[in-house]
Amino acid sequence: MAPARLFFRTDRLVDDQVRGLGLDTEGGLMGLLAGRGDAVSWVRHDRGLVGWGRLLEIEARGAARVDDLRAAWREVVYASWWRDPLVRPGTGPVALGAITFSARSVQRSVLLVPRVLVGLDEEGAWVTTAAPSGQEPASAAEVVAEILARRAGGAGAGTAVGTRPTGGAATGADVTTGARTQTEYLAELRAVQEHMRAGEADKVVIARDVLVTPARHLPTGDLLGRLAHDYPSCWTFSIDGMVGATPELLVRLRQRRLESRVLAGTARRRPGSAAEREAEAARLAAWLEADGKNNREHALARASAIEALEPLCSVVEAPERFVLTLPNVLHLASDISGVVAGDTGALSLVKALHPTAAVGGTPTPAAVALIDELEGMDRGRYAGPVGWVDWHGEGEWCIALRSAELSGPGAGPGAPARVFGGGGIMPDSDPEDELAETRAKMRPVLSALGAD
Ligand SMILES: C=C(O[C@@H]1C=C(C(=O)O)C=C[C@H]1O)C(=O)O
Repeated sequence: MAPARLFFRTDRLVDDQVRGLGLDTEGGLMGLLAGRGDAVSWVRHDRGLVGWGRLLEIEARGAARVDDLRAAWREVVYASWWRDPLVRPGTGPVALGAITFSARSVQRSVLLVPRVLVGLDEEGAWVTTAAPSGQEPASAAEVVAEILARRAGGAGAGTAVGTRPTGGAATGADVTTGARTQTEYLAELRAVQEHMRAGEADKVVIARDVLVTPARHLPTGDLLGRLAHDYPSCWTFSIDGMVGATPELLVRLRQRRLESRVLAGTARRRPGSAAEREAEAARLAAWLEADGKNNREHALARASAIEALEPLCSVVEAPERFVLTLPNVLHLASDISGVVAGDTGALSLVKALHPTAAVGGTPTPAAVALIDELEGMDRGRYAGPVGWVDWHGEGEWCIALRSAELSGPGAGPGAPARVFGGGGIMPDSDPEDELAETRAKMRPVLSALGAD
């Protein structure tokens, strides 16, 4: 099939337009998605990309899915035209993608080109519009007018997350068991530990899901607004029904420089007053830095990322690990950076890195085989790569953690959201602790859905 020929147009937004849209205010970029069901987002610290309207979907399945998406996107770029006076990361032709964790998933992996993509960085704001060739993409002025008209009309149209047809009660969401009950999950963790003690693997990351139906109509854009507000240092993403606020950067490629943030090793925080929580975070950080199991778990994930990157980078630097503090958990974290050799693009790096030991285990083939055998569910795009790629193969990809699938295969209108959480299991892990850790990791999405 001939690749799609698209015409992209990027325009800078002038100061009046930035103010008119509220992009100079806190939460302004995400605010553009309020009330929207067809929201696409990639936002961190109030900066990033938000969009709507699906102009093009490229889908792939199976073991070659990352290569297939990369090749198809390259063909689209070659066949397309664009006008981009800014030439900054995220301007010009951009596709956003969500890729399954496993080659065996029934879910699709996808790259999407939205009709409208609004970007904001430290230097300013822009809008990129796309249209099939032969048609003129909308101008920035037209997009701004469309947004303002929609706001003035109080539009909140669009599909909602798991809306109950009756509207339901305003208090609390419905949470039901996913693939495993909590008791079954504990048994599964013990079974995994048996395999590890038999020498089959050093670390295996096991996850579970719960099904959540919000009590009230909740457009995807509003869910994203809550996540971005509560977890500003995470990447709040929404691509093809996969939503979440993840702290884990798989790879950023910008002007040939690569950055990655490996997280493994976790301490859970408890609710409390601000002062109590601050004191608790300091205590937990000291505990995490000294804890043997968490440090061994982190060392495995860090080493596997460095090993995967070394053949692709001329320099790999990895300063000592540190503690990353988030509102729900603390993690041991390692930042890795390098200079990428040759014309290796972000999607090739994604392929080389995935699945990291932070979401698969060590050694990878044995860990993935145990996940397939014991986990009892299809992860879909959870724990898979999620992010964006531009016209010359640079971009930013995270791991789709702290996330939910709003539109799984066969899910009709009103289907519940599938919320995921997992953790690295070591031979000496305490299963009850690991179960509690998955609850803490689900908390961001659960509370955004009104289930906490
Ligand atoms: C698997 C998840 O998180 C991963 C596992 C971690 C751990 O086991 O300590 C920490 C961060 C993530 O790399 C998840 O959030 O579902």
